[in-house]
Amino acid sequence: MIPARFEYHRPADVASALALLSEHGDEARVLAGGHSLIPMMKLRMAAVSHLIDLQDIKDLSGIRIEGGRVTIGAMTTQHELIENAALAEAAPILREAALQIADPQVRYMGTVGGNVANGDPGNDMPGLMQCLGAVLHLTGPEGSREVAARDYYEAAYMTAREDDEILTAISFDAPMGGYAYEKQKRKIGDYATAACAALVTMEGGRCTAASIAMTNLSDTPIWSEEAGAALIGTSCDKAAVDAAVAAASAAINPTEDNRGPVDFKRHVAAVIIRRAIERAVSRA
Ligand SMILES: Cc1cc2nc3c(=O)[nH]c(=O)nc-3n(C[C@H](O)[C@H](O)[C@H](O)COP(=O)(O)OP(=O)(O)OC[C@H]3O[C@@H](n4cnc5c(N)ncnc54)[C@H](O)[C@@H]3O)c2cc1C
Repeated sequence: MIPARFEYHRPADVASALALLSEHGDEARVLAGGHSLIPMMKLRMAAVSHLIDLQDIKDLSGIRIEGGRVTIGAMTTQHELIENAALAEAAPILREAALQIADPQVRYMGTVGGNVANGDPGNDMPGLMQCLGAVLHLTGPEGSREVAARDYYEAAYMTAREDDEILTAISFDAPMGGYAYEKQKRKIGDYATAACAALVTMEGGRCTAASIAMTNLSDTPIWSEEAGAALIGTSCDKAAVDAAVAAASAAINPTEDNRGPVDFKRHVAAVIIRRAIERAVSRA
């Protein structure tokens, strides 16, 4: 399939991109790496008359780590996440998760911003950003605002971003303690059947902080406050991990599709959540 005819725009700065979005309204979409949008256009599941390519906007790229705060430009590719040594040191869970996205070809083009902005429940970065407590930086005609990743996702492909807003960056505090990103997929390059991000901090043998989020187990990513709470204050022994897995499992709502029936997905989810928590605890 080839996409329907469209006009291609390549602005040099955010202000020009916003002006094009305002001018063309519903007929326009921004283009990042194109690895979600172009396939949708080819399948005629997305009709876009004006594509606004963000790749010349230098302000949207790059990774900054200042005073323990990590800021990632929306146009930073998944490959750049993997290659950045300072990021691997400050927030190794990002590298671990990015290495499990698709394959090198997709990761060379696919951006963090496209992955997070889109609202595809199969994407790995949204759950990860919820686990990290990240903030999404949006800019539109009315100015800039921040939305917590935990408040951004409303339903599949429905988010708190207005159509005339651009995601410019994502920021979060460099996480402390142990981490793990676990993902079960049918084959290399596939989206998750179930995935889980876990962060666990231990002090003096007790868990002082924990954050658990899941991917592709509902129509949005799911951050389970209850799963984290089940670990906090415990030694993360078997009873506590059982309680955390039960709490996280209660928060998901998988549907049957070509990755399997609901019972299978629930079973896989429980295994993956447990693995993520146990590995995060072992690294804490
Ligand atoms: C074969 C294959 C396998 C894949 N497997 C996985 C996987 O396992 N896990 C995974 O997470 N992803 C996977 N992906 C998706 C891939 O990571 C995408 O590239 C990514 O999700 C979207 O990023 P992009 O830069 O390509 O965005 P694009 O396709 O360019 O854009 C996606 C959507 O987001 C919007 N958008 C993009 N950037 C912004 C912005 N800055 N502000 C506002 N809106 C914006 C666009 O308008 C569009 O609607 C796979 C893709 C392919 C082709």
